[in-house]
Order: sequence, then C-alpha cells, then structure tokens
Amino acid sequence: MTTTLPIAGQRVVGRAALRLIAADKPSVVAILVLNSLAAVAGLGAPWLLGRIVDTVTGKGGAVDRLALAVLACAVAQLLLTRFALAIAYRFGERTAFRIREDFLRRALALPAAVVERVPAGDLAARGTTDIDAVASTLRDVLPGMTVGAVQIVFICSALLVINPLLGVVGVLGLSGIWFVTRWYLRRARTAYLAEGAANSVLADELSATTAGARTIEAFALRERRLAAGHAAIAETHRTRLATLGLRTVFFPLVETSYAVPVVLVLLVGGMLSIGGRVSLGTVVAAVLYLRQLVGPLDSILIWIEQLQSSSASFARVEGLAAIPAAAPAATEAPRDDRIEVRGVRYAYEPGHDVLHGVDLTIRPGERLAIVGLSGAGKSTLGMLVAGVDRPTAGTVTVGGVPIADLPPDELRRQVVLVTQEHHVFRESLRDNLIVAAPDEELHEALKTVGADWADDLDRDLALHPLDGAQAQQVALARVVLSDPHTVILDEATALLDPTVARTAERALAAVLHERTVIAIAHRLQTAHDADRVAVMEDGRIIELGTHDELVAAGGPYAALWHSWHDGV
Ligand SMILES: Nc1ncnc2c1ncn2[C@@H]1O[C@H](COP(=O)(O)OP(=O)(O)OP(=O)(O)O)[C@@H](O)[C@H]1O
Repeated sequence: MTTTLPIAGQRVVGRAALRLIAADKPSVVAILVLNSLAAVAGLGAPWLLGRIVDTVTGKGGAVDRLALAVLACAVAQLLLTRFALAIAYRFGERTAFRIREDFLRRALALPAAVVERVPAGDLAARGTTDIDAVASTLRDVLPGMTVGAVQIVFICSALLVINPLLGVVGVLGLSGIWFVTRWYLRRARTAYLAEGAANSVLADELSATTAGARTIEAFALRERRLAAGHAAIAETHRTRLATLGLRTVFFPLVETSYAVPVVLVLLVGGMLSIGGRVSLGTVVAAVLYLRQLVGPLDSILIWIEQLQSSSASFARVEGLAAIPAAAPAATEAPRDDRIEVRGVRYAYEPGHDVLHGVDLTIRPGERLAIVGLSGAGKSTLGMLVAGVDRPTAGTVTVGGVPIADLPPDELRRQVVLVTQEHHVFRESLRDNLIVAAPDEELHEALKTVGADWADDLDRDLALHPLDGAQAQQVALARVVLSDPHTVILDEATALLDPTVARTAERALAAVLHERTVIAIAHRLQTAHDADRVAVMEDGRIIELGTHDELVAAGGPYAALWHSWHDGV
C-alpha cells in the first residue's frame, strides 16, 4: 500500500512564492524598474505617430525630427528590455536552485518509512518536471507580467490623456476580458492539479514497469502491465484534453474581446471627428494605443494561464513540507545492547494493524531466527527493530532508549538492517562506503567481506558500475565499518543466484562474527542453526524457543519443520 504525497493549499503556495521573491529583492526591484522604463519608452512611438499624422495633415512640426524620436524610443526600449531580461534570467535560475535545494532537503528529512511508501514516480515528478515548471515561470513571469502591467497602465493613461471620452470608451470596451478570465481561473487550478496527478501516476507506472522488468518476464505479466500502463496513459490524455479544452474556449474569447474597444473607439471617434470635436490624428493615436494594448494583455493572459499550471506544480512541490519530518533525536545514549520489543502494534494504514502486540527480548550475542508464512509480519518487525519507523503502539528500545529516536550516527552503531536491496550511489567507491574512515580501515572492511576487486577506492561507480555480488559486498562492508552490535538480515541473500550466494554467505559470516543476529529466515536450516526461533503468525509471535524445544513441543514450528525436512 502506498501513501499519497500531500498537495499544498493556495495560501501556502502564495507565501512560498513571496518568500522566494523576498530572498532576492535587489534583482526583483531591478527587473521591475527596468521593465517599467522599457514600457514607458515603448509608449513614445504611437504618440509620435499621431503627431506625424497631424503634421502631414498640416497641424504640427517637423516630420524628420519626430521620426528620429520614434527611433530613439525603440532603441531605448530594446536596451532596457535586454538588461531587464538578463537580470530576470539570473534571478530565475537562482530561485530554481533554491527550490531544488529545499526540495532535496525536505525529501531527505522525510522519515524513511514514509519515503518507502510514497510512489517513487510521484516524488521524482515533483522533484523534476514540477520544479522545472515553477522555475521557468518564476524566471519569465516577473518580467512578463511587469512589462505587461506597466504597458497597460501607461497605455490606458495615455488614452485617457489624449482624449478622456475616447479613453473611457476604450477601457470600458476591454471589460469583457475580465469576465472571460474569471470564468477560466475558476476551472483551471483543479484541471491542472488533476493533470499533474495523472502525470505522476504515469511516471510511477513506467518506473514500476522498468524496475520490475525481470518479474514481468518471469511471470508473464506483460499484458497486465500493458493494461495498467494503458489506463495511466488514458488518464493523462483525458486530463490533458481537459486543460487544453479550457484553453480552446479561453483564448478565442479573449481574441474576440480585443476587437470590441477598437470598434467602439472608431465609432465614437469617427462621430466626434465629423463634428470637429477631435482631430483625426487623435482618433488614429487612440486606435493605435488600443491595438498596442493587445500585446501586453495577451502576454499577461498567457502568464495567468501559465501561472495556473505552474501554481499547481508549486502546490505539489510545496506539499512535501506538509509531511512531518522525522521526530527529534533522542539525547540519551543506550545503557547496553539489549533490545526489547514491548506490546508493539504497527499499521501501514490507520486502523489496519499488521502487528498485534508483539513482545520479544533479544539477548545480546544471540542468533535469533524469525520464521512464519508470507505476510505474517516478519519484515515489519525487522524494520521496527532497525529503527526505520516507530511502532503505532508499544515500544522498541535498545539499552532503554527508543531505537527510532536515535540520531542516525548512533543508530548505525547499534543496529543495521541488511536486505536484498543494495543501494549503490553514483559516486566513488569511497563515498559509497558512507562511513568516513582512514583508507586502511576501508580496505580492511572490503577485505573482510571478500571484495578482492576493490583496490581502487576512487573508482567512479557511475562510470564503472558494480555487479550484484559486488554491490552486496559494498553493503556488507558498510556494516563492518558501522560496527553495530546487532545485525538484522531480511532476505539478505535470498534472490542472488547460487554461485553469488555462496560468496555472499561467506562474506556475511565474516560480518556477523561476534554480533547479535536477527535473521528473518526463509530456509528452515537458518532456524535450525539459530540459538532461538520466534514463530510469527498474523502479526503475533506464537512460539518462541530453541529449535529442539519447539520441535519437541509439537506445535506449528514442529509441523513446519517436519514438512520442510521431509521435503528436502
Ligand atoms: N508497505 C506496506 N504497506 C501496506 N501494507 C504492508 C506494507 N508492507 C507490508 N504490508 C502488509 O503487512 C503485513 C505484514 O507484512 P510483512 O512484509 O511484514 O510480512 P512478512 O512476514 O515479512 O512477509 P514476507 O515473508 O512475504 O516478506 C502483510 O499483510 C502485508 O501485506
């Protein structure tokens, strides 16, 4: 069962955007000022063209000087825009950097148990495509909106100044755009959130399909995966069509709304001009201003549209902050190496306990095997004893301190969980060993686990990847370096091929030497060799004792043992 990552509300997104803007105030101010000046420079041309018309019709000054002024305005606008853009791009990239860093920090601060349960595709989509969408909007939206807004304010003012009546007619004629935009905004956020969620599901399906390629082949699951993939693609298609559908209504309506004020000004201006109350040049300038409004209005509306999609993305990025980070670490150090599990319950989903009050004391130095049918709760118990998550009720302590509260460095010295998943990072071999130690110690640890191939600690594992057996040796070398008193083995060598498993088991034996071992046993031979065996069924320990005691007791373990032993 997976957990869905939360989505931040509009207010949280708004505050986060303001924080990002406030973090780079000088750039924002420069962007606003330069773009405003560029917008003012851009206003010179229509007014000057109006004067040229009046000059030609015999009411003004020299045409050549006016034409030169038009050119000067254009050059000033070009230069100011260029500098404003350069600052805006740098601002955008710095901001993207900040969002990415924050996202990474938040993702790493999530409790490991949460990370394991969230769909990997969703986390990846939020960390890549969503952040990209936010970053490019922040980079472009500020200059885009400023230029647009300043131009609109100045153009409308100019319109009102050259002729107040024509100005009012023009501005009123534009009001239809407001209604159209309101209609659109009411629907867009939900539609874009649905699109983002569908994209995440698709990313998840694709990553699950690639990660499970072997299983799919082995169990002939191709058709089932195709059906699941098809459903995810169909949902992406449907949600994309929904947002595109909104745009197919929005943009044509806006286009039509632009013509309304021009027609009105031409009608009113024409009548006033015939009556001699306004010059033809003024009507021409008013119409040119209105036509000039189309550019900034268009860009503002495109930005509003873009803001809808990227604020949905930002809501997904910020959603991560809504998950409580791992609880503060314990300050107390464990008194001894004794691990106690008392009255432990655990639920992956609220209300559905998979452990129902487990009690267990793990004696320092013992080898304890946990056996039971699939789904009995063995891995869950192992995960809690390893401090990956806290129990829903009850306690899991080492030396009297709750294990999951230990700071990572301390926890690593107490208990380490070894599973069949060996994470190798795209870094050097040295960095992959994780524990900072002198080279001799690192070599020694690698030698202990039989990694004869590992002579170069600087080997770049991104360029020269490890095979399965080598990756497992690196994982075991990490255990040697952490030097915990207790190691939990959960299917540590179960899925490896037999030749590799033998090497791995030799390495494992070296690692386990003189440590407490809790082995989640899939082969009863492991239980036979252990000091004690705990038998789990439906989230409870139903038997606990030595192999011989349990066989003699003739209970569930004895039955399991006989059926396995007779089958061998
Ligand atoms: N991530 C998870 N989300 C929801 N339920 C889970 C999750 N992991 C395990 N469970 C459920 O918890 C119960 C115990 O599972 P657990 O993996 O601990 O059993 P197990 O004994 O280790 O089984 P196996 O031998 O198959 O690994 C099962 O019902 C399982 O379906």
